[in-house]
Amino acid sequence: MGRRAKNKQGPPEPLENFHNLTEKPSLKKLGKRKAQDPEVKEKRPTKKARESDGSVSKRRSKPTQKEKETEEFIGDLDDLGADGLDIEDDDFLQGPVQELDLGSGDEEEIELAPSKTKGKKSKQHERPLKIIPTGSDDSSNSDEDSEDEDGRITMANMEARSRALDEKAAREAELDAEEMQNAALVGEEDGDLADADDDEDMDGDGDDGQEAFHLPTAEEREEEKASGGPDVHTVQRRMRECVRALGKFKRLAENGRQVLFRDLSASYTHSYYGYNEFLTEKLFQLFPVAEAIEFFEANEVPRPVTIRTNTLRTRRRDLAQALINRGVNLEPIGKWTNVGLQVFESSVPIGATPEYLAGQYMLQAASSFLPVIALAPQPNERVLDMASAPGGKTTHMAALMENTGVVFANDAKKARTKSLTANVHRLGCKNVVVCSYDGREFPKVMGGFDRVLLDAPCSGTGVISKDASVKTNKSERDFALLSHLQKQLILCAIDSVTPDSKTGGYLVYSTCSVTVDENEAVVDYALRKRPNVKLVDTGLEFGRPGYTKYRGKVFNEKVSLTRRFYPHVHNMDGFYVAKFKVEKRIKQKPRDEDEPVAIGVDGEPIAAEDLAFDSEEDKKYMEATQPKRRKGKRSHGPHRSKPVESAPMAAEMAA
Ligand SMILES: C[S@@+](CC[C@H](N)C(=O)[O-])C[C@H]1O[C@@H](n2cnc3c(N)ncnc32)[C@H](O)[C@@H]1O
Repeated sequence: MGRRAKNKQGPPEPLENFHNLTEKPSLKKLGKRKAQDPEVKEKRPTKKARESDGSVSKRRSKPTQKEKETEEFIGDLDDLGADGLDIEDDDFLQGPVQELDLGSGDEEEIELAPSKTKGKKSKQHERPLKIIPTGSDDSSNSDEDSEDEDGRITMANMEARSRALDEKAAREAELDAEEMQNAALVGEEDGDLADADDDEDMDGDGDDGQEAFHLPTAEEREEEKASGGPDVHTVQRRMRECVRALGKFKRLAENGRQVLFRDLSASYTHSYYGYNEFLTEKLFQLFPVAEAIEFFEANEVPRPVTIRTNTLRTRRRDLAQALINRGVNLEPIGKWTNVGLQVFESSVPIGATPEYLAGQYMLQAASSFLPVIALAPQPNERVLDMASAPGGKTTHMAALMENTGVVFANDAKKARTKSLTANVHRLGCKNVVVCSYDGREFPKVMGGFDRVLLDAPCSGTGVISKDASVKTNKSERDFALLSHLQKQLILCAIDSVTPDSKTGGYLVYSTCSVTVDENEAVVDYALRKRPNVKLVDTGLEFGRPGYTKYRGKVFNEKVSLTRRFYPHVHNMDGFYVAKFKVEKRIKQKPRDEDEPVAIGVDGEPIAAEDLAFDSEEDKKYMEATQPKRRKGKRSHGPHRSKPVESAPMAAEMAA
């Protein structure tokens, strides 16, 4: 069981403009508070939408001030090209909160309250001071500072202000002490290297009078195990020491003991953050150790609350003004979206305002805007959203298409189409047709689409801050099955796009997972199985390039055009986006006259090898799915197909 508790829910950090996003976090960040970034500080909401105590009544009692602030804010929106009539290419819906059935009481889920973890309960109280600061911590500090500097002190707020300052000073003193301690532990001087390399006695505390630290011997570990395991402080300190030692090993020649320390880090991380061993290992394979810890740490903090303006109903500036008037403290997300707003605090439930009920916005994670921005559906097109419930991205697409053309919003789980339909109605989307097929039945049931979005069912490793159950409930088999399902779906999605489209011919594949098996491996598979598709630039302004090499596997070099997003780097849910252009297939005759021929949407036969999952790589997945297949016959036609059970809630929530 993990001892790492959920973090206290401070105000989420703003989504920044992502400078230096490709930089890897430095090991020095571990154990040291990062210096405040003045640019970041400038971007924080200060006096604009944020009166010192944030109360609605205060805002209302000072209309002149409020008007001034609103004007200033609206000015900012204009700077960002926020005029609703100037819709460019981004939008939309999402999230666990979107999964509301009107009148079913789900609205509660949409309140501004910070994201709740649905898995284990928080044990924050058990956790000592934070040792590994993340970007979020850093930014929330600068946030507080800017508020202090810019907020006005009045008679009404003076007492609260003074209390807040005292608390802040105490907190900073605590952090300073911690920082000094950590700086000693990080031991930046090269002289410390010998300590790490000599024996297991890593005297990181040096001569500062603190107790020397050493990792336990095998016998000591056995003893500890027998007596219930080490306490959380010990685990935390050992984890830090292992990461520190690994940082040193990196600068030295490859050392057998590096493996030992890596394993130890993984083992301590596993017990500290509560991931199962399999997932801990998987994530350690994905990131350098220090970065893996940053990732784990970021997953303990909720992501910012964000909303997407529904441009079918309003303009962002008008929505922002209406919400500010209700006591909502918000600000545009960033230059990359002209419809997104980040909510910092609110005195009203953000999922139950009149504007929400009138369909003027969707509560939607910022990461969910990305695949729709990449797909960029155009007015009058025919578009398929292959796995669409609860409809965040569907409604975003409908708005970008200005309620013209048609969006087929499909989801295999019929029950989930209820919330999808409710959202479609609430947001006033008139160009959406809801249907429920297994995505693998496309293009047989329908084809000829200008654009297709496959926001695939996935493991949800990008949304652990929303659903901590992902830490423990995913096994190797789950990943294998999901990856196989994703491979099947992506081929069907490709075949559903018409290469003859005059305006489009694109597919976007996305997941809210960070694992390579569900992302690059699926994309690479599609490129191999469908020679008529190629990867193109996503058009997204930020995000790390997809892996082209991973643990001995070499993917198509164009996979670097795909984009990865991370909570610890971008302060948004972990996400992956790939964009394909679908071109005409090369004609192929069937090998055998008697062999049934599948016909593609262009009327041409599809080569048998293109349809089959017969490679060595697929065998194990096929075997793994055998028992399920035997249970029920595959069905055809509307509403008869069985939903795929492996689609996890976390993935659904990420929408
Ligand atoms: C990540 S969620 C989609 C979120 C959605 N795109 C949004 O933005 O609101 C994945 C969805 O895939 C659906 N699903 C699972 N297996 C499927 C399949 N074989 N065919 C179609 N949909 C499937 C799940 O029911 C789930 O709603």
